[in-house]
Amino acid sequence: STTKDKLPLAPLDEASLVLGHQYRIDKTECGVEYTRWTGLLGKVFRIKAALFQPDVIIVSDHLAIQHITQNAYTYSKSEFLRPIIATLLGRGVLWAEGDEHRIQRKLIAPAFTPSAIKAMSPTVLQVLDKTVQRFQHDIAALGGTAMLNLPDYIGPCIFEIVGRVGFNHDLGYNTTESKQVLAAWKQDVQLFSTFGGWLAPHVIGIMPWITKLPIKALHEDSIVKKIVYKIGNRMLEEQKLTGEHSEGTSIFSVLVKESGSKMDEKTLLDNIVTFLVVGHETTASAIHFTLYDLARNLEAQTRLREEVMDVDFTFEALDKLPYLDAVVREGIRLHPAARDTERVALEDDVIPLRHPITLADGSVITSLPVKKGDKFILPFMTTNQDPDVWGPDGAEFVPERWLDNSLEGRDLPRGPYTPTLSFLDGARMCIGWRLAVMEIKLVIAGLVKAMEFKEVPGVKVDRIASPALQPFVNGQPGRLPVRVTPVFST
Ligand code: HEM
Repeated sequence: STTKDKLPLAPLDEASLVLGHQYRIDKTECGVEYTRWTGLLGKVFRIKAALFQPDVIIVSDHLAIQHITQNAYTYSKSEFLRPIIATLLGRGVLWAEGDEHRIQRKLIAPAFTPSAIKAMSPTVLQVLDKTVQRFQHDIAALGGTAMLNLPDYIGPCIFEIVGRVGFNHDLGYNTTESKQVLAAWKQDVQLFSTFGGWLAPHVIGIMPWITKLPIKALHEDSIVKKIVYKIGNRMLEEQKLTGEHSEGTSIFSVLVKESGSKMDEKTLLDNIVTFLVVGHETTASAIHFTLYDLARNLEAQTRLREEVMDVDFTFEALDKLPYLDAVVREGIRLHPAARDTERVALEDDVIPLRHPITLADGSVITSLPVKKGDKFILPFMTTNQDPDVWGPDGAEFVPERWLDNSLEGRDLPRGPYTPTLSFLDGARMCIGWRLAVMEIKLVIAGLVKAMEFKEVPGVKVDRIASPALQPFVNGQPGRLPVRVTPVFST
């Protein structure tokens, strides 16, 4: 037997014969099972996979994670999701592997530099202003304090931002295109929360040829892809005729300008689809749950409001605020929108470990030999809250931890912006992290400045991955009710 077979195993009586441990993980509140088993078994253990596939190794040892993320082309995305990504989003940077990925990533990078992001901030502020007005209008109509469902406001706001910064196109909440796309997503999210939706990628992972069957749903382009292609093709025509889009600051313009003829038109459009979808759900999710934390921590909310009241409402000024920064870091740490990622070893290797592992035969290893084909899950939520790293309050919302020196000397994970795994690390780290952080900062600051948010007593909000982290109430996705009252500044 291999070393993998001797790794600690999640309790067998908690696995189903056919669905392994995996169904249970996905249907329980996000991260809970990984965290519980990590507490029980240590930072490296294995679980039973669905459909009789080989066991999967769960890794929250920081050195092992660093090794996997720094060797992004030896540990690639598994065949589990790639066909689905290709159908839903096309063959953009999220889908590409190896040299193809290297090339795309390099061509796209100029669209996400600090100066490119700064140039997008006025657009974010405009959309934010409209969103605050929508809130205020609805609150006034309901008589001064209202119970509102946050995702009804934040989802369309972020979608409009990404449409505008993506290609300067109005996908505002009352446009037909936006309604079509948001309705299609709602369906996808609901589908994903069904058993069939959960099973489909597992089946495709085992039998990739199934996507070649003449089944319409497997070939049909997603609605968002059709809409983006329509808008994008029109813009490409305009570009050929007038060259007008090479002047703008949108991601589309930057790509047209920077990549010239080096990225073909289809790949460029597939990337715009990717940005719209990946950039929308994740950022909205981070904002939902950070606002919800603030709604349950009024002291923190008041401190934040006082801080943002005093400054010019520009990205330059807001980006310098320490408490806003601490709140956003804490939200990103506690609510990784992509709750985990999966990787497969493309060759035999030895993974270094920070913490030794005791195997089933009693022997202790300080590095983990792995075989080509072994699969790994990096459970971001478990790592981001690990009490050994963050202290006993690791699962709680405490923005102050980023302000005092309490994190100094700790074995923190590595990542862009903030030492968590939420944006991953290495060559496949989130390419949109600067944009995400800018949006989250501005939207949280703008909403908290204008309104007070309070939780609704007695409502239990669950965090379920579907597939990004979604708020659920009583099994219903996209539900996060809060009480909202306007703030009148003196
Ligand atoms: C809070 C918000 C966000 C979070 C938590 C987040 C998280 C992540 C994570 C964990 C990955 C790695 C996925 C994997 O390899 O398994 C990723 C990749 C990616 N993200 Fe984000 N993301 C966010 C916002 C955005 C935004 C705003 C955009 C663009 C507009 C974006 C575009 C991408 C792309 C294109 C990739 C693929 C990169 C590659 O494979 O080279 N993300 N993101």
